[in-house]
Amino acid sequence: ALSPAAAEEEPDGEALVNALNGVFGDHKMRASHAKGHCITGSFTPAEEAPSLSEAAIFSVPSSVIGRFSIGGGNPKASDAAKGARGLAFRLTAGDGDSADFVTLSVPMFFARTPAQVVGFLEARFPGEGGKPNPEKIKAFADANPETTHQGAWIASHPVPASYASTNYWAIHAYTLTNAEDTTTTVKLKLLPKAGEVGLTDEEAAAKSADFYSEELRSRLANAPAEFELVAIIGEESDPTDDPTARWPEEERQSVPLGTLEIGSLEDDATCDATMFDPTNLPKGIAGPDKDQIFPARTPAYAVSFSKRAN
Ligand code: HEM
Repeated sequence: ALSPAAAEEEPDGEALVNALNGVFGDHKMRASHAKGHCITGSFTPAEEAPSLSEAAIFSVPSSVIGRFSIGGGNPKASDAAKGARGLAFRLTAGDGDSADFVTLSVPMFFARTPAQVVGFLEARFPGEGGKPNPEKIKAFADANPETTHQGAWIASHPVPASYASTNYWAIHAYTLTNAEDTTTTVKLKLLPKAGEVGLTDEEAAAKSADFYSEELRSRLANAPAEFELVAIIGEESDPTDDPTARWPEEERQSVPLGTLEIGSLEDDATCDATMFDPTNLPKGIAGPDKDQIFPARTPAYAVSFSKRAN
């Protein structure tokens, strides 16, 4: 018989991937962020970075492979539609230390727990006529108000004009540890050197579904796309267990950690051969202890990776 504890167990990687497939279909591609572009580049740490973290990635230059993507499991999603963009990247430092960051163009996630991820997605499963039932979506939102923050943020912000003209957030709280064993709780944010550039609704409506491809190709032919990685320093009142909750980052100190320079497009096969894993972090940087989403990601990514043909 099921013990009460087992009945309350959080969904595993398989259940999370099944819920994504239930909304987007099973395309034998990434169950989320199916559409994207592989890129390569470099990361140069800022002078201040070693004062926060002893990780080699924050003291010596790294090579980078990464991938820009459109959130969701639809491989034909339009680049001109509102939604989260992704930037995943792996830094490999001279000594072989590596770190993966898997970030979104939004400052919060849509769920606080894996069960909410499944509930949010199940409420959006296509029903009669292939469309989700708006009443189910509303009932879930009413019962789980924190799952509405991300959608509200997306609706009130423009579609980025380019993958290179938007901020990206790692969302979870991280702990940085320096060589003196001093720890600092931070959120990580990437700011585009090109500035934030968004499209008006009219401009977005005039764009083709794949306009980011050509935009990225011509941009990188001229110059690298650069981002500054900053650590936003947490204060006592800032939650570290809830990825749906923002910190008041405008009121927080931030410390530059380095410059991510994306130099060229890379064969997609290079990214498809691997899986960006947010828990792949070296000594000197760690993910949150009590955030339930952070540890749920790796098993879901592993299931998706094992099932995809690309
Ligand atoms: C429990 C919550 C989550 C689930 C179930 C989930 C699920 C997935 C899955 C199945 C993939 C495809 C992995 C692969 O096949 O390699 C993926 C990719 C991705 N996820 Fe998540 N995710 C979650 C949370 C997050 C969060 C919090 C962020 C951002 C902070 C995020 C950002 C991304 C990005 C950027 C990619 C694309 C990686 C690539 O380009 O290869 N996800 N996610």
